[in-house]
Amino acid sequence: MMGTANGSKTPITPRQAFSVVNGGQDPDMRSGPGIISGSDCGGVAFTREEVDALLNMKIRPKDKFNLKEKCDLMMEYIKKLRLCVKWFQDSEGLLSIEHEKLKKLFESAEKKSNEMEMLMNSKEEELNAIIEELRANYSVLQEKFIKEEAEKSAAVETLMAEKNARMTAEGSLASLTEDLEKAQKECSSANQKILSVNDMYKRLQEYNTSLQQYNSKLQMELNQTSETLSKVEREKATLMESLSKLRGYHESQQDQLASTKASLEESVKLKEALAGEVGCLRGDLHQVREDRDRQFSLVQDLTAEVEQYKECTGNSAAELGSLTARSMELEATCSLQIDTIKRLQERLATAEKKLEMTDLSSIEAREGYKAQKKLNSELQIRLAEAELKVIEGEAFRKKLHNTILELKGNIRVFCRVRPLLVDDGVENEMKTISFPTTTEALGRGIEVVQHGQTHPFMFDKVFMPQASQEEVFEEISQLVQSALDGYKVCIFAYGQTGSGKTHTMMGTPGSLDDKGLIPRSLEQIFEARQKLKEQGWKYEMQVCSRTFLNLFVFRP
Ligand SMILES: Nc1ncnc2c1ncn2[C@@H]1O[C@H](COP(=O)(O)OP(=O)(O)OP(=O)(O)O)[C@@H](O)[C@H]1O
Repeated sequence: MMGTANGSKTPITPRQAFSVVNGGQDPDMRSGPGIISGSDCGGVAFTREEVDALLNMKIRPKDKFNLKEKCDLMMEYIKKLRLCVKWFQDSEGLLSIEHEKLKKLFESAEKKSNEMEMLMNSKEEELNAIIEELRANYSVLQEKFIKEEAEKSAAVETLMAEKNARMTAEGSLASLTEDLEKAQKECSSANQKILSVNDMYKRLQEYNTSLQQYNSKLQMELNQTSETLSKVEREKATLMESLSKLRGYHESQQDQLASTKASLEESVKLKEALAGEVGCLRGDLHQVREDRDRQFSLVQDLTAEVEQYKECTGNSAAELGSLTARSMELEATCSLQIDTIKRLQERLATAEKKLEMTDLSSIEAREGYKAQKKLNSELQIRLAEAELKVIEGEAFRKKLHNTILELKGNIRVFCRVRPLLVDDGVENEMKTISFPTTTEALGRGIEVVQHGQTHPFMFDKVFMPQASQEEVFEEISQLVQSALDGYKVCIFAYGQTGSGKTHTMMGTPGSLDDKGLIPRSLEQIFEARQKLKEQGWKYEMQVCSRTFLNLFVFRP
């Protein structure tokens, strides 16, 4: 295709399509090529296909023998060819111009490219130098790399070796760790065991000390309780004494009160009588006063009459005298009556004083009676409290006593070694028995030698041959007390014939010092019975056989 070259500076005339030039007709060979009017073909452009079509076009007239038509077609074809040639020439010119231009452009471009090439060459040289340098560096680096690679491989090898060693070490470490863990576990379990054993030991020690403390505390409390008990008993005795005194005093006070009451009643009666008398006396006094007044008025009348008489008639002196005597008599009776009135008043005053005194004494007696009654009730309350305290103390003592016995052991076995008797006839017998003196076995251990072999025995207590009956009973008396407190107790002796069972239990008849456990226990029981009877306890005893004694204890 022919046309303007892109990038060309020369303007190219716009090309018209050959078909347009051809009048829109297809250059068909049958119809013949398009006729171009005139020789000027300016502005007409041909494509390669159109040129090829024009060159290959064959003139075929409709009528083979119509030369004119054939000539016209040929002319038209020639015109077209001319036009094409013209176009070709124009195009060629344009192309040559363009070629020139392009050539110039090419030259300048070549120049530029040469410059560029030179530049490139210089750059290439530079680059080559750099490349050389880089190559040198590369070789150095490669050497280094090789070295490092060698080192790395060596390091890898060593690493592998180390890894292997590490693996083996880890394996051994794991096994060691396992062993260590096991050992640690064992150690911790052993430690725990030690700790637990230590703890247990400590606890046992603490328990032991606490038991000892508790025991000593109980002992102290027992002592304190027995002290308080004795105190309370003493107090009770004093209270009882004071109560009996108070009772006596109360009775005397009641007697006094009765006598006071009787005297009060008498006084009341006397008072009433005196009041009656006073009333009578008052009536009398009133009457006497009225009489006196009347007498006085009479005297006055008489005096007036006398005066009248004196004034008016001057009657006889005898009459006057008699009248004077009468008035004198009347005056005397009047003064006598005044005296009696005075006396009666005095008697009344004394009677009233007596009455007041009696009232006061009766009030005092009543107050004393009330105070006595109050004191009595207070004393009774105190007595009841003291009795309650005694009962509580007794119960507490019993509890403590039996706790001590329980701590000592509910079942206790004592061993009593009988002294050698004359009848035994064996002098070296005692050599077969010995008493160990270690702190643990002291007073509790016994060793018997038989066929040269020593057999040790431990008891709650061992009584030496020289131990007296009293010493043995001291241990037993606590159990008797326990039986008295209402607990079940059984004491029995066993041993071979002639070992001293009867001696221990019954003692020697007729000898007070050699009394056995049974008579001593009975004495204790009877004493306690007598003592506690006052507190309201009741004991009943039954002897079932020679060796059995039933003791029934009842609460108050
Ligand atoms: N502790 C002692 N002190 C002094 N004499 C004792 C002692 N114990 C026992 N006897 C005397 O030993 C003798 C035998 O004692 P006892 O009769 O008590 O033994 P027993 O064990 O009761 O014998 P049996 O089983 O045959 O009845 C008696 O003569 C007794 O007085």
